[in-house]
Amino acid sequence: MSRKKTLKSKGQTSPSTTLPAGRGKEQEGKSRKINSSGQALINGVILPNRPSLSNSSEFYDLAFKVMLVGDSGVGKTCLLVRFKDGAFLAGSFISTVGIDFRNKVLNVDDVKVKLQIWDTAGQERFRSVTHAYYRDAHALLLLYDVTNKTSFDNIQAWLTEIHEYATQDVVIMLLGNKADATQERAVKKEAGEKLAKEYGVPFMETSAKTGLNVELAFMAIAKELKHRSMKSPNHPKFKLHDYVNSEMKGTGCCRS
Ligand SMILES: Nc1nc2c(ncn2[C@@H]2O[C@H](COP(=O)(O)OP(=O)(O)OP(=O)(O)O)[C@@H](O)[C@H]2O)c(=O)[nH]1
Repeated sequence: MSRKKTLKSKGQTSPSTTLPAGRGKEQEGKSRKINSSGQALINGVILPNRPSLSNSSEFYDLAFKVMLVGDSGVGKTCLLVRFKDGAFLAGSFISTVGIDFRNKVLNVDDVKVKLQIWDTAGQERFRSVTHAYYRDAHALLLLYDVTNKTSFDNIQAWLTEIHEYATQDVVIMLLGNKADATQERAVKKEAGEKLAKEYGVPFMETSAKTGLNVELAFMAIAKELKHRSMKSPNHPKFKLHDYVNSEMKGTGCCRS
């Protein structure tokens, strides 16, 4: 019998919590300025006016909520642990109960972007819990397991659910995880690409085990969200698909 991943994380918030941006002490980089109205500017772009953060040890300019969703066992928790701690949770599978989150601050073109990443339980019985969190999500990483065809077949149902509960402009990215498991592969990379194209979402294969494309997936999301919230006529429009395609590392294998 597997143990359950505990969810009692410090500072856990209610579904309706909005994320304040913390600005302050760490005014790093010469392009960061304060204008006469007291607004922070980075490379001439005014940062959205948000309350400052008083009780956090990490400073940031923008904050966004990202959710990891997908069937149980596809590797959501492992992906988050790889990204946050650079480690892989090998061994027996411990299913998540409910929902939990971890924070990570990324430096995106001189802007500190905090991602509050919510790890949801893939099991059906927790679905009503996770539904409540969708509406505040700025981005969703939707995972399937390349060694598990059912998890891939269920992507359509996940997208239906996302469209029902999340906001219309939520950023969605499809990830085919466990790309390292070449012997057990059951879903071709091309199938993932085709499905993503059908739904107009960016796609990449990842591996929480080796770290393949893990940083890239979160960085791409952070860049997209940052560009959306700091629209500037002087900066060219950020194209998430183009960025992912240019940065992505392939797996060099696609047998099924
Ligand atoms: N080979 C390989 N195994 C992985 C990878 N990611 C996760 N796993 C394994 O897959 C199993 C499930 O991983 P979890 O991260 O717990 O899955 P989950 O999606 O969080 O599952 P729920 O909490 O039930 O929703 C574990 O045994 C992991 O060690 C990966 O990239 N490669």
